[in-house]
Amino acid sequence: MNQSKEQRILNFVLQNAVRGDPSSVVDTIDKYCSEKEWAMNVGNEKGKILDKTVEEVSPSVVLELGTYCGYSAVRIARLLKPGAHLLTVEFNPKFAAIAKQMIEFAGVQDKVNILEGPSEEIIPQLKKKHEVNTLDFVFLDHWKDRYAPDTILLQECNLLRKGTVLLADNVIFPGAPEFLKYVRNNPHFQCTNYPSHLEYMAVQDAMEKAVFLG
Ligand SMILES: COCc1ccccc1-c1cc(O)c2[nH]cnc(=O)c2c1
Ligand SMILES: [Mg+2]
Repeated sequence: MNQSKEQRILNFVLQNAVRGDPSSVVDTIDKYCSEKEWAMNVGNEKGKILDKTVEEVSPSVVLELGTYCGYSAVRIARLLKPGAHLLTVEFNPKFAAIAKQMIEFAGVQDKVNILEGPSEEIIPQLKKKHEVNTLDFVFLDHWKDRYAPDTILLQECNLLRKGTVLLADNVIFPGAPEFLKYVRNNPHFQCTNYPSHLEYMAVQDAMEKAVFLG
């Protein structure tokens, strides 16, 4: 049975990265996906914007929507302070299985909890089932049509507090127009746009930061 692209990415990491070294895992995925097979990791250019935002916030509790192969989960986890943790939501069980192995190889498994299922089902479970009070940082990188409804759901579930930072990938390509419309004309959010490029491509993309004002 021939392998999936995601399995090939994982195999390349297992063969070429340094076990327990999250930065080497991130760099090795970028090497494979820029030289061999494109894949929808946030990549290094937008990844540096993600890094800077995580460092500014210095979050204790992070939610990621869209794990895929675990690239940004490893990227975020490598920057977390002791005791901080990341909850990452993935609805595709094959992707979740790859990400689990990627996260373990990187050695950040104690900081990361992969939650399998659709975001609209997981988000309402965060407080009671996953002992979350409020979120300090949310990285939206799942399906563009879910960005706006999930942002509304996070508010309805009282998971945002004054100063919670949302950072959304792909607001230009593939694009998340509904999300931009929702947060930009909203007195409860302070927005900043970060122009960049689609991972591994010379195509315009951007990230949007939306700080919840309470
Ligand atoms: C499956 O489409 C892949 C694709 C194809 C062409 C252009 C962009 C994308 C793309 C890029 C991303 O960073 C993404 N991040 C999260 N969820 C996505 O669906 C996603 C899609
Ligand atoms: Mg993306």
